[in-house]
Amino acid sequence: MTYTARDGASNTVLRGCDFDIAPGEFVSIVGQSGGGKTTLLKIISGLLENTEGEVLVRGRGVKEALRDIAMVFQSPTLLPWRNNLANVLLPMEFRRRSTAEARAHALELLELVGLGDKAKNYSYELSGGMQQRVSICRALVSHPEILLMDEPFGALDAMTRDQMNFELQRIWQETRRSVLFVTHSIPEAVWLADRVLVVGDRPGRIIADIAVDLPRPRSKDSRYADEFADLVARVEGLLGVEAGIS
Ligand SMILES: Nc1ncnc2c1ncn2[C@@H]1O[C@H](COP(=O)(O)OP(=O)(O)OP(=O)(O)O)[C@@H](O)[C@H]1O
Repeated sequence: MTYTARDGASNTVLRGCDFDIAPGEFVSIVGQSGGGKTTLLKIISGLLENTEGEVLVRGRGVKEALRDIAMVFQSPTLLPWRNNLANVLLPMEFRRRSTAEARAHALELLELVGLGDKAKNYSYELSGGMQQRVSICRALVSHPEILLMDEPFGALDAMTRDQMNFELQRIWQETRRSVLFVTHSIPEAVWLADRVLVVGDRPGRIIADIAVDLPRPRSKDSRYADEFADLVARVEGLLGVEAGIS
């Protein structure tokens, strides 16, 4: 992917991003800030057109597969004048499929994330973590095959973030979507994923594809396992992280 500025200057931000994701697989992406992770998700979601190479979803180009892809952003971006149920149903309205069945499914999803009793509430009545759960429901309501998540828990405090990780693991185990999850937290990336893709920068490229074979469902104790610490240390080493608590 090369961005071209108005003055004609070009900036190649991704080169050599070659990977596959299996149906139902959970893949985390970590890398230095500015390495091109958001650019990569935007290309896969069809928001941005890549200048070279191709992205295929079950053999079809992204543009033909847009219905099968949903994205969750760092901020929940809920519409303040719609209640939570109406926010979750928005993608179905765009598709003119806001049927009784879709409504029932939206309510089921809210139930699944523990917000069944908040369907009629508005986003300003919810905490940040709750709002992000509503936005995850909105992404899932159209039964996408692929869920793209760009730092979805980056704005949350550490305790809520932990809770959201458990929540996401549970949702993923129940719905079995393919998930591509971008995060700055290496422990979060390892704890959630079947594989961690490490993106090197300038230009962004995949420098490692690491399998995470920790048993599922993962618990709090998984974070204290030697294998977990080894994997985190390996990714830190690849990214040149000297020390840090994240
Ligand atoms: N619309 C754009 N036009 C020109 N350059 C861009 C544009 N969007 C991003 N870039 C550049 O592409 C590079 C990668 O940005 P991107 O946001 O994809 O990185 P990132 O890995 O997601 O960063 P972070 O971890 O900080 O969110 C950066 O150098 C950025 O300045």
